[in-house]
This record gives sequence, C-alpha cells and structure tokens, in this order.
Amino acid sequence: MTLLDDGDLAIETRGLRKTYRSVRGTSVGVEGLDLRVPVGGVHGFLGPNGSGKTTTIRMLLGLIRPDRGTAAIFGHPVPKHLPDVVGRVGAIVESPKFFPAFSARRNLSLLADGIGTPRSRVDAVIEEVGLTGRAKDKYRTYSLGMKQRLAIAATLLKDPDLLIFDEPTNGLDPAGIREVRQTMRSLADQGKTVLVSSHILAEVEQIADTVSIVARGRLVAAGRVADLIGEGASTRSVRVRVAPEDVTIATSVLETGGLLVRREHDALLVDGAGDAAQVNRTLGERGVWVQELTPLHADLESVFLGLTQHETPGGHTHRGKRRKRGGPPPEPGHAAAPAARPEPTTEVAS
Ligand SMILES: Nc1ncnc2c1ncn2[C@@H]1O[C@H](COP(=O)(O)OP(=O)(O)OP(=O)(O)O)[C@@H](O)[C@H]1O
Repeated sequence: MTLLDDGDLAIETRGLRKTYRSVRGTSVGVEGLDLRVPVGGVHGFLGPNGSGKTTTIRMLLGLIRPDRGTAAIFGHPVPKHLPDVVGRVGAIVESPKFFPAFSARRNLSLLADGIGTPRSRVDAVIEEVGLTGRAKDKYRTYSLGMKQRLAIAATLLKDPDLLIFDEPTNGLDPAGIREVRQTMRSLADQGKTVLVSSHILAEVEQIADTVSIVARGRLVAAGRVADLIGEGASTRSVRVRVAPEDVTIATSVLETGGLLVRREHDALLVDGAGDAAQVNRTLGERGVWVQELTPLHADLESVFLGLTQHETPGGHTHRGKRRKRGGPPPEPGHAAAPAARPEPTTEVAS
C-alpha cells in the first residue's frame, strides 16, 4: 500500500483520538487516526457510517477537541493555531441556511458582507459552481443539487485553498450527485485541495486522486486510487465455469495448484491467479475443459469492501460481496488483497 508521504500535506493528523461520554457509557469516535491529505486534488475520506469521518472533520475545524493526538492544517497545529489558517479553509459540515425567498446572488452578498469579502466575488463563485444562469432565481426554486452547489459557492467566497465537504451528496438524486461531483473536481483542477467524506464509494471513486479509508475510527488504507486498484490487479480473480460434473475435480485441481477457490452460484471464483490463462492451463492439463473464463478486475470498491465490511458498528454487513478471505483485519495503512467485483454495487449499507 502506498502511503501518502510525499510532498506537502494540507492535512495531517497523528494518533488522533476522540471518545464520547454519555450516560450509556463511552463510545469511541476516532481511535488513533493518522490521516495525510496531500496538497492539491480530491482526497476521498471513505468509511462506513459511524467510522469517525465527521468526528475527524469536526476536530480539524476546531468544533470538538481531541482527547489525544495532533492535527495540522497546512502545517499549522489545530485547534491551537486554527486562527492562523482558518482563512484558507472552507467547509460544509452541515447544510447551511439560506433565505428561501432570496436569490443565490442576494444570499451570497449577505454572507460576503458578513465575512468582509468584497461583493464583487459573489458573481465569480456563482460562476465557479455553474449557477450563473439561475443566480437571480429564488433559493426555494432550486433543486437539491443546486442548493448544495450554492453551499459550495458560499465556502468559496473567501477563496480558500482547502475545502472540506462532509458527505456533500447526501440526499441528492443522481443528477445532483453528478453536479456536485463535477464541481468538486473542477475546484481541484484549479489547484485547490478538496477533502470529501463519503460512505458511498462510487460517489468519490470517479473524482478522487487519493483516498483514506477508515473503519471504526482507524485508518485501514491510504494511497492513490490508481495504486490501490493497481495492487488489486496483481491479485485478480477469475470466474470459471465448468460442466457440473467437473466442479469437484476442478476445485481440487486448482486448490492443489495453490489457488483459492470459492463457489459462486454455479461458477467457481478463483483468487490469486496471475491471469485467466493460468487457470485455463491448469485445468486443461488435467483434462478439465472450461466452459467460461472471466477475469474479474479489482476496483476501489472491492478494496473498500474488503477492508471495511467487518468493521461496521452493530455487526451490520455491507450490501455487496462478503470478504472472501479469512484472517485478521489488515494493519493500518496496508490494504488487504481486494475481492474481485463481478457486478457493480454502489452503496455501502451500515
Ligand atoms: N455527539 C456524539 N455523542 C456520542 N457519540 C457520538 C457523537 N458523535 C459521534 N458519535 C459516535 O462516534 C462514532 C463515529 O461517528 P461519526 O459521526 O464521526 O462517523 P461518520 O463516519 O461520520 O459516520 P456517518 O457517515 O454516519 O456520518 C459513532 O459510533 C458515533 O455513534
């Protein structure tokens, strides 16, 4: 697993820990989290519900205090030196409030006045989020995606270098998700750093340059998306179909050849194969003829599911495939071999 250790960091946390105490006892929000977000690009902060993403973001923004550990934004320790860096940070943690009867332009003008930003900036940020054509319409006439883009525009008023969005596509329809996603990507393309948290991998996978995956308040993997998927490619799986009467012998032949074989309905899933040809050859040499052979490409969702699916609170499992291999969860920063994903699944239930 490639850890993000090169270059400047927009965000760095070390051993960050936060517990919540209530009458029902103590619950752990974040447990020794080491997070490294490089400067520039979209960084996906991924994990199932309750894995500590919001808690981490709230600590970074000085909204709650960690019990232990350190955090820094652009090298400034926070919360102690947050005032030194807060002008470079824009965040949406909860849905901001806008006046329903006012236009985007009027709402943002009021906000600009409040934070001492020149009103001349308002049209620029409206343009940046693609709302120019609707800037004079009342806020209440906007779609959810437009409302969220206006929220993003509000964070841009002070032209921050770092944008932190906590589940920004929650509750949006597919069109709204696409709009917000494109807006985040274009901000990163302008040189900003975007940290976006999500429990829905598919929303982030397409636009993220790098990701950190958390489970139960801990980092379980981090790296460039291409590297995470690339590592999966070396351990890809192959789906094999043989005649029903050959299933037992095929399983035995492949296992003897050192491959991991699982039944999937009427097919066999073979893990650890270098390529499909190896599987074909191994079976053919023993006189077992393959009816179908499909290489299954690892993707980020497979990595994500493999790392987090035993980690959701309350013993819930994710929709999608179960983790295929036994053994202990991976060490922080080291991805387990991803399971292959034959069909798309998008949302990680919790
Ligand atoms: N104010 C609070 N009081 C008590 N426990 C809390 C509080 N806030 C969060 N927690 C607990 O801390 C853990 C982490 O929650 P957090 O909201 O940070 O996770 P998350 O990854 O952001 O989840 P989600 O995707 O649902 O927002 C959960 O077990 C949650 O129940």
